Amino acid sequence: MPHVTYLGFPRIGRRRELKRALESHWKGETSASDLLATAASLRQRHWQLAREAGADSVPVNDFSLYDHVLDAAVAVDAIPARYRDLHDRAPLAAYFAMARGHQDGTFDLRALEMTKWFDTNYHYLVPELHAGQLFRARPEKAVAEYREAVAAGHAARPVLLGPVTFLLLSKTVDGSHPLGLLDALLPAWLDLVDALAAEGTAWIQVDEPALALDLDVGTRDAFRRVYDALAARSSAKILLATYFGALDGNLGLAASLPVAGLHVDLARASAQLHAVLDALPDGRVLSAGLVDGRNVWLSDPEAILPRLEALTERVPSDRLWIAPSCSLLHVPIDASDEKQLPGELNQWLSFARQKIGELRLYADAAAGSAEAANALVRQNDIVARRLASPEVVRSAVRARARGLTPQFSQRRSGYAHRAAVQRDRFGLPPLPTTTIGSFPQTLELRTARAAFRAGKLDEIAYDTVLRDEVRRAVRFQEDAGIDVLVHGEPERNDMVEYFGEQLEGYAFTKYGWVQSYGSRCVKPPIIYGDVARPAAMTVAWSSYAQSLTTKPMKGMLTGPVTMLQWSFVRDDLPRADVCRQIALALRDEVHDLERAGIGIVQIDEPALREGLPLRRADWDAYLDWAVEAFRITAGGTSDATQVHTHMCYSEFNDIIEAVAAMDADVISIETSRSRMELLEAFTRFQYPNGIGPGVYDIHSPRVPAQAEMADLLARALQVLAPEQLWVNPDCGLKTRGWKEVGEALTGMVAVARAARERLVQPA
Ligand SMILES: Nc1nc2c(c(=O)[nH]1)N[C@@H](CNc1ccc(C(=O)N[C@@H](CCC(=O)N[C@@H](CCC(=O)N[C@@H](CCC(=O)O)C(=O)O)C(=O)O)C(=O)O)cc1)CN2
Ligand code: MET
Ligand SMILES: [Zn+2]
Repeated sequence: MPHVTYLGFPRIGRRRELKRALESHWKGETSASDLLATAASLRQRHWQLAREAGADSVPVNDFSLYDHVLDAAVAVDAIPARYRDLHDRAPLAAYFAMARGHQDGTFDLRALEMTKWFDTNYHYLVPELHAGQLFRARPEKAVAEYREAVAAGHAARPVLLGPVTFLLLSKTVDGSHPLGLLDALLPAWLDLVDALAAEGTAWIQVDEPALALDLDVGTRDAFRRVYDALAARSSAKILLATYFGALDGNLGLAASLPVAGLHVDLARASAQLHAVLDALPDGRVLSAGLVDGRNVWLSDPEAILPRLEALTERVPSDRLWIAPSCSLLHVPIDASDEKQLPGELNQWLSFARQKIGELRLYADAAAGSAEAANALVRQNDIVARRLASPEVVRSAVRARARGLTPQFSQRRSGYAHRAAVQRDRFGLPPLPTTTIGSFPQTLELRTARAAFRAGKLDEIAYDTVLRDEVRRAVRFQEDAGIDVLVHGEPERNDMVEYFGEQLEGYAFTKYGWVQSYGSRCVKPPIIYGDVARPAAMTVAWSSYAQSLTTKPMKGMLTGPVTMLQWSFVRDDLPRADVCRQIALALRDEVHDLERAGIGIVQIDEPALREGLPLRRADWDAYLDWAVEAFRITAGGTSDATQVHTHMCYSEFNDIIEAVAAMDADVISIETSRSRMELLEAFTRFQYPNGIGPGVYDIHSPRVPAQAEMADLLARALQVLAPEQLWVNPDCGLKTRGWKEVGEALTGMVAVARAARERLVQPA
């Protein structure tokens, strides 16, 4: 019978227990040992849950207190020098300092840079390395978690991030190529393997998702060196795990590496099944990623069973494993918690627990269980009902999408003309200041929303809380001297979920939390049907906020690509089509805002870069429809309406043409953690429109010194024209507290004013 396993499990907990434990520890309310006890009990609970759902073995060391890439760095002692002192005194505090920065009487430490994990909404901390770096094995965490699982009676398999992927995800402070550190890293990494093997583990899972990327010769060679060295040194059985896409041109390489087993993604890349079967040498274990670890739909037995049959025909059953395509980190834990979904939706869904259960059924059916086969017949009916459900088709939406013409994606005039019209309309000073949209989501605000949702606070009272919050944000911005104001987004639980709740075709869960970074989670809404906007979504809030001030109030929307990318998306329609439906719905909102007198509208697209396919061959097709969707949303607006967009964590070098093609009048981007590195692309390309490179790292509770922001602004002024520069934070302020925000934004305005003076009277 095939062996049922999984590559990793969500860490945050069904009710976000880890989030609460982390945040209370950070506030100083609970001790390190309280936090570690919660973490340990979550690990136990999750292994247990997975076993009960049907897993034969469990991964360990997939758990993390903050991030598994940070853990991988710590496991080879790659701790940058600035954290060393703190690390020697308090390793846990230093770990969190690397993740979120640290400010006290003695230390003032910037955090590591944070960026997206492949094409997911999960963020990892970027290991910061330098040429000549020394590495040393620190196997304590992996070993301890392995012992815990074994003591609890589980067949456990430690997970390590593979050294090649680790280096490709890292950056060096001196600009040297991270792969140049392979010789230095390898002995330490092999010591980790040895330490785990010495515990007697049967298998070690080594994750190398980089094998799903386009690889150059040097990287392919690095793979050979690592796995040859590993095979020469250790007899540990290695499951080399690849996911997030097809191996394609790397299949020969992956199949030839001297490891005991290979995991392949057969959800996103089901087409590689036969090529993998042909390439895999005899005697290897094949771990087949049959069910999708990135989406929430119950799998279709009609699609999976033939694949399973092909597998069982070619691979002896003691060498066949079946698993989700990738770690379950990217889906919520348990769909059976959801009792309030429309129609039959709750039957259509499969979260982490259900996915393991599905795999159990497939394995049992393959072994001849009639009961399992019957259950799969029933599952087949459910999936067929979803695919044929009338709830998912809206003829008006389909007709409108068919009627799209190139006209829809045009502004009336080009940027130069629009800029002149807008200069006259708004009369902003040079280096105008603004913020990205959200202001602190305080505990009071979230508590009020929770009470409102629970029916314990009536609508009028909740509305009053929100209006008070808008007034506070407007007053604060006026006092601070900010030029373009925002209403602060207090009415939004999340920038995607909030819109999903108001759009038809979207459903949302009660407990469907997925970790985004550290303690921060999102509840991605579920797109199950055609998307339409029954009524205006933001106009009342923006109008109210505008009524409180004579300064321009910026309307605030989440763009179509981000609405798509940060949702769980139906799999019965191309993503491009779903995105166009969303774009049309948002376009109506833009026009309603314009009609209500809102002169500046920001259409956030922080997920544009993240949605870029992992393989270059697929980029153009994606960028075409993604840029078009943005342009449809912004299209048809008057020249006097200033369209902003915002992106964070974006590596723009490769997509700068597409960013320019969006033709937003102003773009704000995240740049402060990377010290303005991103601007290189904008200068090389001579990006013409307005641009606000963030000067304030809002993902850290640390308040930046004015000198730091001034330095960042000066760097930006070296490479961009002063007429095109805006001054703003990296991203929205919802995760921050009012006190920090007050200090930081007051400082930011002072820095912008000082720079303005220098523009007028150069020194
Ligand atoms: N979808 C999405 N992806 C994104 C971002 C984003 O903003 N949205 N930003 C980037 C960075 N990622 C982020 C992801 C999450 C958060 C974030 O702040 N999340 C909040 C939850 C947001 C939310 O849904 N809040 C709800 C529910 C809040 C809640 O927990 N309420 C309590 C009650 C009050 C309390 O005790 O806090 C409860 O229900 O139990 C609300 O405000 O209504 C959190 O983890 O704390 C920030 C950034 C990239 N990806
Ligand atoms: C992740 S991008 C966030 C943009 C949004 N307008 C905010 O300020 O929160
Ligand atoms: Zn942002």
